[in-house]
Parts: sequence; structure tokens; C-alpha cells
Amino acid sequence: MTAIPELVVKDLTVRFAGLVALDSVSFTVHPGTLHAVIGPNGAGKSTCFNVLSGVYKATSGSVHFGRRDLTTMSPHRVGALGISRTFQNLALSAALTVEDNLLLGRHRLMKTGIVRAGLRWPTALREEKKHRERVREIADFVGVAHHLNIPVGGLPYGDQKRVELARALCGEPRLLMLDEPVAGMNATERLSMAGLIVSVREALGISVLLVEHDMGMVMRLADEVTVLDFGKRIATGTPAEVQENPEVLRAYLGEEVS
Ligand SMILES: Nc1ncnc2c1ncn2[C@@H]1O[C@H](COP(=O)(O)OP(=O)(O)OP(=O)(O)O)[C@@H](O)[C@H]1O
Repeated sequence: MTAIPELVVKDLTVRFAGLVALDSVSFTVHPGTLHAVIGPNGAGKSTCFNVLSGVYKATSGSVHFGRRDLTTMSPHRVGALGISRTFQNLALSAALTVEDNLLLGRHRLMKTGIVRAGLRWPTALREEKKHRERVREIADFVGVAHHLNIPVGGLPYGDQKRVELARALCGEPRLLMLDEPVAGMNATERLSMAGLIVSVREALGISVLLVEHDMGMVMRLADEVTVLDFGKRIATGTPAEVQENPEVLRAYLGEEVS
């Protein structure tokens, strides 16, 4: 397997017409670890995710993945570096089958252009077969293989979230970014998704960056936690450390931190 680079976020600042959504935020995701970014509503978590995945441009600061500077890269080029993400609001094509959604997730890895694939050249057919096999493996791992021929829109919400995770894994990421993977799920679905995230990390050895509101889940899964509040980083540490940090407790006043 290719080495997993460090993700280094340094002094990242994002301004939206006078509003400072991120204010000189720094943190490092060490290779193979699960790093969570948490914070109250409006703290800047999604903004941070959007900059890391190339959707938003930083006003200043930098993001490096190993030696590569991805601060100003497009989402497409960030994906090509081996960084895949899921979205808080599912980014799947509801009318397409699970298999086709997952094949779209492998797009960056496909060498065959549309013309050659359309002409059904032997090399194109061999490549397609290889990708379909890998899609099946990933669907199996994530527990949605029995849904491969069903349109995504017809699946229960919990399964759609799993397909979303499978789609991100289809890009063969070295860093997987999960944006609220258990949002909208019931307690059983949450537990099962948490177990799946642990398995993904153990099986693939990749780094995971997680934004999540479910504090119980963050505290159980994360190796390290960065806490944002009003765009500023107020703490970084182990789950146990940040839970006892007075500033974190203040930021979450009225919200549960365990
Ligand atoms: N595209 C945008 N244009 C203007 N302001 C924005 C934009 N995106 C985010 N913001 C603002 O930036 C701040 C941080 O928002 P962000 O969505 O990053 O927070 P968050 O921590 O993800 O919140 P939540 O937990 O509610 O999802 C908020 O004040 C938000 O209104």
C-alpha cells in the first residue's frame, strides 16, 4: 500500500464578506489516525471541510498533504491525491443504482475514456470488469452488496449513508473525510456506522478526518480531537484531554460533552 501522508493545516483563515468563518486554524492529522473536528453550530467545521476538499478557497493559510500543497487545488485534483469525502446531505444520484453510484466513485481511477468504453474494446471491457469487482468488494465490506442493483433513492436513509461511505471508499482514499456520518440516524444505526468506521480504518490503515455532532461517537472513535468555536481553534488533544478543557466546557455550555 502507498504510504499515508500527514495532513497539515496551518493558520487557515476563511472570510465571507466581513464574517470570519475560520480564524488562523492549525492542526495535523497524523497518518493512520482518526482525527475529529468538533464545535458548536457555526463554529466553522463545514467551512474547514470545504477548504480541505477544494470546494472553498482559503483567504490565507495553507493545507499540505505530505509534500503536496492543496490550498488552492480544485476538488478534482484533491481527489486525485487520494482524499475522498462524504457529504452531510447525501451527494448520491438517487435515480442511479448503488452499483452505478459506486462506479462513479471510481471515476478518477478509470483509464478508459467514454469513446473506447462505448466501442467495447477488450481492454475497456477488462478494465470495467476489474472496477465492477472492486465495487462489489467495497459494497460487501460496507454491507450494501445486496442492494447493488437498486436505485439509491429507494433505500432506507441508513443504507444511503452507507452507500455514501462506500462511494468515498471507491476512490481508494489515503485520507477519508466524513461529514456527520451518523446525522439523522437512530441509535442502532449510529452504533453500526461507528463499528463500520472502525473497521474501515483497521482494514485499510488510512487516516480519517471526522466532523460529527454525536459527542459519544467522537469520544469513542477519535485518537485526537480539534475543537473550534466561532472560527477559532480552542483546543486539540485526546478525547479525555479536550473533555476536561475549561474552554471547551464553556463553549459547549448547555450542550453535553460526553
Ligand atoms: N458560503 C458561505 N457564505 C457566507 N457565510 C458562510 C458560508 N458558509 C458558512 N458561512 C458562515 O460561516 C460560519 C461557519 O459556518 P460553518 O457552516 O462552517 O459552521 P459549522 O461548524 O459547520 O456549523 P454546523 O454545525 O451548524 O454545521 C457561520 O457563521 C456561517 O453562517
